Amino acid sequence: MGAEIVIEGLSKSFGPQTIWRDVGFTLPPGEVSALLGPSGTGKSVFLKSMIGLLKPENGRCLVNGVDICTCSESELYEIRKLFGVLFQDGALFGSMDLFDNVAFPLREHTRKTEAEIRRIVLERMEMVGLSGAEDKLPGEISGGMRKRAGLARALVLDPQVILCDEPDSGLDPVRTAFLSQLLIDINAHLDATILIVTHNINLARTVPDNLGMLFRRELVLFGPREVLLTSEDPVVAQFLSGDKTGPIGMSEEKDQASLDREREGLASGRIAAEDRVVGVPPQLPATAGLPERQAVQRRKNRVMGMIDQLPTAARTSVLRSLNDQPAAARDR
Ligand SMILES: Nc1ncnc2c1ncn2[C@@H]1O[C@H](COP(=O)(O)OP(=O)(O)OP(=O)(O)O)[C@@H](O)[C@H]1O
Repeated sequence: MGAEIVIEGLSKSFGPQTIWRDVGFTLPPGEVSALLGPSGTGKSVFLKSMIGLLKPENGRCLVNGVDICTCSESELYEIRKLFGVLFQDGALFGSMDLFDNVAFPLREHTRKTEAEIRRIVLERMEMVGLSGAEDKLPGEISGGMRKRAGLARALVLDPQVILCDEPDSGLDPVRTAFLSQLLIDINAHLDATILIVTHNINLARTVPDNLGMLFRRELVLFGPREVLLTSEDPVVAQFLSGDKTGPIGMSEEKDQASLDREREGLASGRIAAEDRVVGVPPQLPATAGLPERQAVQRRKNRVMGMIDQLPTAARTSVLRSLNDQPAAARDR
């Protein structure tokens, strides 16, 4: 099963600019979580802090109990082997073919023979649908293929934690849908803890078990998907509906005067309220034929353990989704 990651009171600044402060939440082991937030709210900075590439000033990030903010360089080196990271652009080496790109972490971090490396690389490339493209250079393939090659590379060390920085960026909606399915299927195969950073609403609504959101230098929410998807918090509701009306503006936040003007315009009917997409759509299941995600049962037990503390709308939605499951899955 994937590693548990506990974030406590994490704060990060660059000089006088606070990126976020006092962020705290736990990534449940083996579950898929997503962190949302408007552009520039520090989501990428957050991922980099989680693998020790950036050092937060305060707080802890415990990976299987080891604080990566304060551990030694050698501990950090070991901990990083637990992570597979998909960077925004795939971060492939342009002069290496896909096989060598995907093999790179194995050659760098293990003493496996070339025969073993070949077996693992081909297996991971098949998992992401890139069989036959081993000899291609990154410059010769599409953006979607580059993402999938980056994902294959992130998977070769059997990571306990997979971090994906905007896996959908630059992809069309169909490719994004395939990638969403791939992330769920990878979770079914590996039972790894997955954190996806995204502003893709569709992906956020259908892929993760848990959702969180960063805004105004703080964590607005983090919890089971039903909590954020039924939230009436104006920031969350605006973000999920892609609405222009609300606290989020073109630069991260609107000033009070614009908000007052908008409120007055809505009240007088001068500004029409935009249609909001509401509700909790079903979560993507793993592709038929794959083992069921072990996270499903664990999450069910975990969420039922906290059901009384959930807001009413989230509680109703959780109970409804459990009732909608086939009896076999429900009673397991
Ligand atoms: N190394 C750095 N030095 C100084 N400032 C930085 C550094 N890295 C990021 N920032 C600043 O931190 C802020 C958050 O950036 P980040 O890339 O994490 O945002 P994001 O939420 O991932 O945005 P997007 O969704 O547009 O990718 C930005 O204002 C950025 O300029």
